[in-house]
Amino acid sequence: MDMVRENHKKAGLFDNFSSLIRKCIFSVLSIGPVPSHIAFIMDGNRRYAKKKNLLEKDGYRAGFSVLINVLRYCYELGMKQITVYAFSIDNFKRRPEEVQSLMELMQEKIDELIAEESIVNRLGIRIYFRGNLKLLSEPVRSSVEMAMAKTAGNSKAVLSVCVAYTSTDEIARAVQESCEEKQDEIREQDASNTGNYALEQLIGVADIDRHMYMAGVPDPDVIIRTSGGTRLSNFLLWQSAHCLLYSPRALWPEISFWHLVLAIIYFQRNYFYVKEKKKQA
Ligand SMILES: CC(C)=CCC/C(C)=C/CC/C(C)=C/COP(=O)(O)OP(=O)(O)O
Repeated sequence: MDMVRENHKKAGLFDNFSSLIRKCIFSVLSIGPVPSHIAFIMDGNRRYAKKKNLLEKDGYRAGFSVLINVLRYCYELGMKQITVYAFSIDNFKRRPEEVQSLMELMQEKIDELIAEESIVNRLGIRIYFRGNLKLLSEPVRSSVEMAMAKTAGNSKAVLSVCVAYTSTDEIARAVQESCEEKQDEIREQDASNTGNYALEQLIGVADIDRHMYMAGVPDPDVIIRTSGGTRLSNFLLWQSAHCLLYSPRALWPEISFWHLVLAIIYFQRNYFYVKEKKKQA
């Protein structure tokens, strides 16, 4: 018993020490610009499972634990928006057992996320699930809706979890809704026979923006794709016009505090160049 207590004490001391080191490093980093929104393509969970001789599901479990750590680090750094690509519409085409197992895990982890004592509630993080949520099975959809409702009072930062999401679906839907919204005006223009030119005047970028799943969220400053890939895989295409892509070679479950530090240094080195490009656009 004493041994267990001793180990707990040691773990607590180590946590406090790590947190102090993080604080020191973050205060140095905060002298420069820090991204206010980072998005993650959490690639490499299955490869990690294979590498470590684990079941696929355990690779995803390890990925979820890393997500919790990353969330804490981003929060400590003062980031207001964190977005993750958790499940794309294309992922529904994977083996049915894999889809089922990922969905079960997602449900289990959502329950953990919204528990009273969870990190999300302790830090005051609001969760949004963004995507074509009607593609989710009924139990998963109720879980994501409950998570959004239960964290609605949190206001320190926002975690956007993209599920049943692809950018092309997001854009197509937003254009469709923008047209529907302006249907009466479009009909009037058609009747007066002013044609496409008038349509362009009626629906602009701001209208489409308002109908995006990511509406109201400032565009990401950096997208981090783990496992060394440099593709966006249909993620935040509309929102990434002026965004940096950072691709560490580590698989998602291997991502540590130090990878985040390097990503921020990369952002700081490119900050003025990107800022200038944004100004020109
Ligand atoms: C509640 C919540 C937010 C849960 C998220 C859990 C989590 C880590 C999901 C990742 C999902 C996913 C399809 C990742 C891609 O890696 P991959 O599986 O395709 O791996 P690979 O690139 O090695 O094939």
